[in-house]
Amino acid sequence: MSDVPLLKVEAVSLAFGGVKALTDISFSVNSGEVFSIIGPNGAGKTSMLNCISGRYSPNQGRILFSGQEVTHLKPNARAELGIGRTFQNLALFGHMSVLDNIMVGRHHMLNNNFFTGPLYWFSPAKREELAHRRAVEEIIDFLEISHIRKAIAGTLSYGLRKRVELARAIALKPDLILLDEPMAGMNLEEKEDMARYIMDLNAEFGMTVTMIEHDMGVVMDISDRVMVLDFGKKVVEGSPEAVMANEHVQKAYLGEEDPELEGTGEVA
Ligand SMILES: Nc1ncnc2c1ncn2[C@@H]1O[C@H](COP(=O)(O)OP(=O)(O)OP(=O)(O)O)[C@@H](O)[C@H]1O
Repeated sequence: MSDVPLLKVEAVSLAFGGVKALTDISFSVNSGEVFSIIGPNGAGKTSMLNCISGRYSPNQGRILFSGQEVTHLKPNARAELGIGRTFQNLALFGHMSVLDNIMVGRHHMLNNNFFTGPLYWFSPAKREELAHRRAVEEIIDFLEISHIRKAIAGTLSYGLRKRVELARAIALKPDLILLDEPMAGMNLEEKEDMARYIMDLNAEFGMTVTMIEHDMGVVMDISDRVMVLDFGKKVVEGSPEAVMANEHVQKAYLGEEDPELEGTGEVA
């Protein structure tokens, strides 16, 4: 098992009409890694994540998860196999509590129907729900959001909402978690917290992380390996140091691009 990468992307290409979003992309992510995908706007990062999560189906190539081909499986089927994700733009239920938002993440794992009738309170369904609640409480503790567990999600600061979104995604206990700009729009302190949670995801829950992030400082600090995309093509892949030393990366990131590289992530 150990020599099979958790995720293997083989020669994936994706086009939207005439636009080549991805051209012949191959890479692997090993169990326990934090693997980051970086690149300028429109480079194909989100398209790549969407091909892995099942939102998009590549025109060419294969995607394997734990050695099993998942290229054409629907997102739900991939979630059940252990691929979880968060989105670039927040996707919480604003009118629901933090606790309920996270419970929703685990809902599909419930075997029993909550409304199985008058026997509910004495039934396996009740016991099952209690077990789910315990798992959710564990995640709430891990992400240090106990104090807001009853709060309505829509009333929270942006940074806290991003943390709740992460909680909901990890509530499914995925083996691989795909994070789309987890720190977009955060202040420095929020970013530091989020970086710590991402690093601990593996230690505490054994999760492997694949993320898109624009903040180069964070990417270089917490990634085991980094892949750079530009115009849908792979430019370089390697350790943070090797990637930073790459000439193309230096030009793209230290040249004409935004020198701060603090992506707002607030794409419509
Ligand atoms: N659903 C879609 N329909 C048409 N074109 C799309 C679609 N999704 C992405 N594209 C195009 O594919 C290319 C890659 O886009 P993608 O969103 O993957 O890049 P990105 O690196 O994630 O960019 P950003 O950093 O701005 O989020 C772009 O030219 C984009 O316009």
